[in-house]
Amino acid sequence: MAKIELHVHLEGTVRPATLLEIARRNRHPLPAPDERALADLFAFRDLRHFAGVWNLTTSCLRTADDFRRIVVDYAGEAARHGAVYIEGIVTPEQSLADEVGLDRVLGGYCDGIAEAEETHGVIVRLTPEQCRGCDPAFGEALARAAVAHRERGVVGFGLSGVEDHFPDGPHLRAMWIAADGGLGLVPHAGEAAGPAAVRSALWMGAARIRHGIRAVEDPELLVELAERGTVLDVCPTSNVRLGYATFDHHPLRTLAAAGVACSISTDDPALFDTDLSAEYAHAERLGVGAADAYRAGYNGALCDPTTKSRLPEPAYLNPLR
Ligand SMILES: O=c1[nH]cnc2c1ncn2[C@@H]1O[C@H](CO)[C@@H](O)[C@H]1O
Repeated sequence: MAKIELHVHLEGTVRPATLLEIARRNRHPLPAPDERALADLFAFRDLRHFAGVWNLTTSCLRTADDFRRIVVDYAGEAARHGAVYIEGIVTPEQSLADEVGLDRVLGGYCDGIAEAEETHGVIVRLTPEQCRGCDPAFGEALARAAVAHRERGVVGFGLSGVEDHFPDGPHLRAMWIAADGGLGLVPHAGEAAGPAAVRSALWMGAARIRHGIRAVEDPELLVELAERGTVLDVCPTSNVRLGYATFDHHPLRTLAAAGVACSISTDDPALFDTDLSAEYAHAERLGVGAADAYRAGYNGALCDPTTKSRLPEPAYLNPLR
């Protein structure tokens, strides 16, 4: 059955062997010398700890060709798991933008999406994002660069990072520059912080919400999400690996029972040692079958209608079920 993946950080898809090879080529030291040591480093305590490791490891990606390659490689991997459409997140940080230039970074990714479709038959679209705590002026520059790459496959703009330490306020202007430029807003919210963060994301104008799992703490919010049809991009293994859930007690079950549409993704498959088939299998056990996940993905996808018409239609939803 076809799969759609809407929440995957492309920097977090690079498997350890490739990451080590790229780091060596770019002469960018990694905090671990081999695959075993990298696996040890990936024993995360929480989002804050994860963010530190993420920055240390993904910062070895430096050239436009690295960015092109990681899109093509991941599209190949996801295609083997049945993916037909992917929205990949990219989070260039300021030092990379200063060194390489935002246009070259985003241009590299855009080259990758064209090649990914040719080589693997997977449609890839991009949602760059600013990381909470970055200089808001940098976030705004990133939003403008994202808008400038709309014709090449950028469809959305996000907000990530440690949400319980950095409020949305300083980053709103960038979000609204992106929205004005025609991009869908896809902030992370309700992962490390509670329902107020999800409400803030809705208020900001979110087209979908990345994670959103802590909405289950507020029954009224669940009703609102279900009525609005807001899609949450849920990543079961990520939530378990960062300590926000267990597979036995995962909020996905409650979200599904409340009628909230949930798409299913890997988040950072290389760092969490998972893949799209494994995430769909976890979701199935938690009450979201592959057809439900596909329908949520299809409805939540930010691509234009012509592109969407190239994707398989979701299975008919029996209203009496
Ligand atoms: O699940 C996630 N929540 C928040 N940030 C994430 C997640 N996965 C990857 N990142 C990435 O980690 C960096 C530091 O937070 C950010 O750059 C963000 O893009």
